Amino acid sequence: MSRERLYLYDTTLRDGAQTTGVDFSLEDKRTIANLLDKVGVDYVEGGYPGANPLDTKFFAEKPIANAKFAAFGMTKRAGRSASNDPGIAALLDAKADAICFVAKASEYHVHVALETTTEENLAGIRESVEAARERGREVLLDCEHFFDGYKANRDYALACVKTAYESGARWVVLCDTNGGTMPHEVAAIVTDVGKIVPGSHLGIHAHDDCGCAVANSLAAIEAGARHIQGTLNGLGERCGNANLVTLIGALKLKDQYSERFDLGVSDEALSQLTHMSRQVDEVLNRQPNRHAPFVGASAFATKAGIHASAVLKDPRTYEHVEPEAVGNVRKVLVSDQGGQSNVLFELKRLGFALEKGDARISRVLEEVKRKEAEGFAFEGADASFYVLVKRMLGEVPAFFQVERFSVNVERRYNAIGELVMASEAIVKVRVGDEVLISAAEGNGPVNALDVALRKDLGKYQDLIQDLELTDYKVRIYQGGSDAVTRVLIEFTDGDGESWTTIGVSPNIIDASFQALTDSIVYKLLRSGAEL
Ligand SMILES: CC(=O)SCCNC(=O)CCNC(=O)[C@H](O)C(C)(C)COP(=O)(O)OP(=O)(O)OC[C@H]1O[C@@H](n2cnc3c(N)ncnc32)[C@H](O)[C@@H]1OP(=O)(O)O
Ligand SMILES: CC(=O)C(=O)O
Repeated sequence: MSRERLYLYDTTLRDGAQTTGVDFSLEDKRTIANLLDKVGVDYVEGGYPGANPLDTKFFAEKPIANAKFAAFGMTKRAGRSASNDPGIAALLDAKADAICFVAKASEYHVHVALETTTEENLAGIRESVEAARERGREVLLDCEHFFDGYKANRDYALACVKTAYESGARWVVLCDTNGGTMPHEVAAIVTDVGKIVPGSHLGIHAHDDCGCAVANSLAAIEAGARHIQGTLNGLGERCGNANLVTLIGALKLKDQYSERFDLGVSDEALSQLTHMSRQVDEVLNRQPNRHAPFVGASAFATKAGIHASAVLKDPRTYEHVEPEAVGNVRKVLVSDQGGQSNVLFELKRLGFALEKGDARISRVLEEVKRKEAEGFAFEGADASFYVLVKRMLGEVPAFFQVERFSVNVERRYNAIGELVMASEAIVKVRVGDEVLISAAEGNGPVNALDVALRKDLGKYQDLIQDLELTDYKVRIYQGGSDAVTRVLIEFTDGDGESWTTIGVSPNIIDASFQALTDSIVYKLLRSGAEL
């Protein structure tokens, strides 16, 4: 059976730039455009030339090799010609292969937002599309508020679509701008539009205000649309746009789509999907969404004991696709929700040679449940779990013993009235027969303690020299009757390995101390250090 082509249009660098808290630099835009180009989307919308200097600059030259580079902007303003509209001039000057115009497709918006007539709006669509076509650009027309406009005045919404198509737009894109349309409505309306514009020229642009953007995009495809607009990780105005990462996963891996449609995304690129999604978060300095479909850290994580038991027998029992297909990994978490199967999976992953039925597995499980009742949470602290198991197996040498530590925090005004904050720590540690005392200052008490602790560990110093504390999280945990502080600390080393440890105590410094020492012990164990 021959397959039809579906075209992906990414608007991360334009609608994604409208996300609260997102502010791309030129370099960020270049990086993301290249990620998209590698993945194989068909169009990369770079921004809105003319709207701000950065976007105008980004369109000074084409930054990508394969995908079409699209410039976004509004149709000509009411009361002037396209040739006399600076906005249109900026779009035509942009080094873009395609121009995507946004035009109102709702009578209400024409009257209220544009304060013009329906005829003038249709003329704006026609003249803008023709002007860009005359300059040799491929033209797309985003019909803003199309679905709401259609429900209020079908004839006018369709007149906008028809005008765009007949003026030469390659794609007429139906936008659910306010994100309030339901999938069954999208299906019915796109089917109706298909009677005047063939699906091979119809696109969908869905917002996620009802959590339906991906479902609405799929409904539009079912109804005939062959062009899908969306963003990486679902960035976008308000609640975001249709998440292209999710759509790529579904379209490539679900038979009902992959058997009928081709995408520009290869299987090889699909296997980089997780990496790409996280790189975008890295560029934006955002925490990746653990629960994102396909690519989230929890997308293939099993916590419940009953599930883990089945996953160990056959992962398909609780996985709808294989994690490797999208470059993700399977995880079985150890926690108070788990059974022996969770522990066994994690022990194997960490390199312990324990087999099912070994009594030590149930002892580890009991200890995990006891400690979790105190406030520990091992699912996010695999290095502490490793150290715990090693201790229970009697495989942790007494590398060092902290005999005493003290931390001092001072807040005062100096002689010229400036506020001075100072933190100092002193640590007395025994390494074999040697007693070492180290003092350090830090930008806070935990930093001072960390520096003092790692300043001199005698014969182990070389092995911990390359440690770097990269993340510190603290949370108050309301256990039984008392609140305790839970601290999670992430370290990395010179080999690029990173790990997380946990400490729990009513005292934040003591909780931090536990997590810090677990990290050092973990590093020494992994380095094969001996007494
Ligand atoms: C649904 C979407 O996401 S559409 C994308 C929206 N994206 C953005 O707005 C981001 C970039 N925008 C901007 O930087 C600015 O809005 C600019 C540079 C485009 C325009 O700035 P300004 O000239 O100061 O206008 P302002 O933003 O206040 O208002 C928009 C104007 O465009 C008009 N307009 C809006 N949409 C359209 C359209 N599709 N076609 C023609 N005119 C339009 C409005 O009626 C309004 O006109 P008015 O000033 O006569 O009332
Ligand atoms: C064009 C666009 O971003 C919208 O209508 O939502």
